[in-house]
Amino acid sequence: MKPISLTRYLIQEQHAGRINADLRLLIEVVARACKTISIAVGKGALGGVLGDAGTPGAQSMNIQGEAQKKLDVLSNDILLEANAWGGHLAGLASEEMDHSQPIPDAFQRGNYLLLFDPLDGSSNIDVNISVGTIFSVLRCPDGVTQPGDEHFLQPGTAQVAAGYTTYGPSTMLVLTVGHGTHAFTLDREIGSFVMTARDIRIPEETKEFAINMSNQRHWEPPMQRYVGDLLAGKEGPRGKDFNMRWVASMVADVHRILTRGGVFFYPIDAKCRDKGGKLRLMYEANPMSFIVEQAGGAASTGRQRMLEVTPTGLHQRVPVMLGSRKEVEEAVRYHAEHGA
Ligand SMILES: O=P(O)(O)OC[C@H]1O[C@](O)(COP(=O)(O)O)[C@@H](O)[C@@H]1O
Ligand SMILES: [Mg+2]
Ligand SMILES: [Mg+2]
Repeated sequence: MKPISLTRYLIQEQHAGRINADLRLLIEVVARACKTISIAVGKGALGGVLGDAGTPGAQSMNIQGEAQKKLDVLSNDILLEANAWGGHLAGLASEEMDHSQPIPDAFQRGNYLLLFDPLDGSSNIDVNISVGTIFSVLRCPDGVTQPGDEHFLQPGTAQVAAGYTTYGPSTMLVLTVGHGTHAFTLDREIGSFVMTARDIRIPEETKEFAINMSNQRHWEPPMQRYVGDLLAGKEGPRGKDFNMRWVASMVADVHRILTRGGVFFYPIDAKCRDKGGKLRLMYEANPMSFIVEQAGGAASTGRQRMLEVTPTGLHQRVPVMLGSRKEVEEAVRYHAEHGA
């Protein structure tokens, strides 16, 4: 069968009554913005887009206190410009912006809220390793015309769509509208995303894990014990050898897991305990958890299903474990046994 384009897939979903025209057009706008980001990322040093934002000695920082890269700022601007005129949106929020932005009165407002991590894996930009964009779509609560930060604080179960793009050897868009997870590859000559994997299923079991091992000594006891048992391999309690991978771009690590299975962890540790974790609930953990669950995987904080966490802040951070269902359950069991 001839592969179908993203546009055709979305029209089919609309005809099947699974999305409406507004959500279809919103996803198309985000996908188009991601193509523009992909072009900027692809130019690399030739486009003058590498390196830090700001000036030497006055580096630009985001709300999270993290140094911004030029591409963080550029990608944010591209997504803002594509979406900020409204149409299908009531407001948007970004990892790189202090507060959400309602669509101004002068423009036509829609019923959706868009959240994004414009460029994920920033530390990899300058070394030419895959980075990506992550996004999440929520409904604007009924009767709200000027959404504020508080209207974005909905649990992950309320998401109506989520996706990510990965700017790697090829540019891919992985998307769910709540009916399976599908992958599209950008055909650079034609300029459109073409479906290359329908209904992705993450293997339930795995022998591969992803974690930043340099934080090991800072982890909590259940995580120490769990990873210790993975490392013990065949001779240990798990009775099998595990392989390890860590790209340090969540999009790339999650993409590998969607492709061949595995588990991804960014646990809480002594360095990030006061912040609640490293990764952001609204821009990273929730959209990725929706995508992973729709592919048959699982996602948890270690103590709770990720998608059921009640958000308390736009930039809230959480511990993250997601991927092959049985392995996530195993890690959660270690936490439960510890009485966490
Ligand atoms: O450098 P570390 O501590 O291993 O963290 C890597 C993690 O941080 C992130 O880069 C955070 O995302 P941003 O680049 O959007 O801030 C994740 O993509 C990745 O999984
Ligand atoms: Mg990120
Ligand atoms: Mg980012």
